[in-house]
Amino acid sequence: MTPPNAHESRWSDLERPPLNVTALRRGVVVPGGLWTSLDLVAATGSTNSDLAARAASLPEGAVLIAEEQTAGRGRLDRTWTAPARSGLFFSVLLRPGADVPVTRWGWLPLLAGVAAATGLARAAGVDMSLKWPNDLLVTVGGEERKTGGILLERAGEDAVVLGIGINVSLHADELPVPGAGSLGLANAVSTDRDPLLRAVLRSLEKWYTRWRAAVGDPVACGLQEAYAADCATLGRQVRAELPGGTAVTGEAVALDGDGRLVLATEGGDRQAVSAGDIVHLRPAD
Ligand SMILES: Nc1ncnc2c1ncn2[C@@H]1O[C@H](COP(=O)(O)OP(=O)(O)OP(=O)(O)O)[C@@H](O)[C@H]1O
Ligand SMILES: O=C(O)CCCC[C@@H]1SC[C@@H]2NC(=O)N[C@@H]21
Repeated sequence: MTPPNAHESRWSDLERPPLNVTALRRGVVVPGGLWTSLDLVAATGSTNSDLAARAASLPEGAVLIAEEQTAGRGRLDRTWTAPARSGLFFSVLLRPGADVPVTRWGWLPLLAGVAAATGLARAAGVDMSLKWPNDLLVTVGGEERKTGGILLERAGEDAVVLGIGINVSLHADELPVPGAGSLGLANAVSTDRDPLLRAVLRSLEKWYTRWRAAVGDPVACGLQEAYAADCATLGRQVRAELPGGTAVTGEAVALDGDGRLVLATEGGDRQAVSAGDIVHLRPAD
């Protein structure tokens, strides 16, 4: 299809149908379930910002989805590009504090990664791997490509907003950053976003409920094992760049009880780095 002008996507609206909010609600907001409300907006700056602003008046389990984000954010206020109908861009409000000590909340982005990877593997037939702490990767032509990201933010004392962005139908000629990927580019069996979103939300509910019941213990609920099984970072030599220009280099050998990445350094000691401290995590030269 020829784009009407160079700035417009080569995809037509037909190829990118809108999400069906009524069907999504019916499939996801069920009595006794985690998801208490589900809203869809055509466009907004950032679903994380919107949900955080309304957190005080919302119950746990509120879901906000946007067809397009004009000021989507990643970690450290980096830009997350979210063109209309090209992916799944949504945030959920969680209040883990009643059951889970705050030191364990660092597992939430990792939990979301496992949930997204397992949900999408089932619904899209795409193998996803996880780059610690918050990236979702697919393999395209033998190359690992970032296809999703997760952003966890505090929203007051007891609430967090967990935001997930997944590129579904971004085409090779419209990638937001060089080397980005999408489910379509990874030969997904389907890029129909309704079932994909349902699968991710159901998987997220399952993992979050398990984790809470285990008082946030990642071993007891099987999360640590599931994360390690999908994690592309463990077993590799990495360089963790920290604020102030310092860095730790070593083999990524484990995750600790708080979701920190443990590096075995060349000097022979072990050092844990937390997601909040990482400026970049890159392959070591
Ligand atoms: N739709 C998108 N798909 C893939 N990547 C994107 C998209 N939008 C933005 N990005 C990239 O994601 C980055 C934000 O993610 P994050 O803060 O996790 O950094 P990162 O580059 O993934 O981290 P690292 O340097 O540790 O690999 C942005 O700076 C941009 O490079
Ligand atoms: O890669 C990252 O650093 C995280 C990207 C997170 C993107 C999602 S899209 C929905 C939610 N709203 C945002 O502004 N960010 C998250």
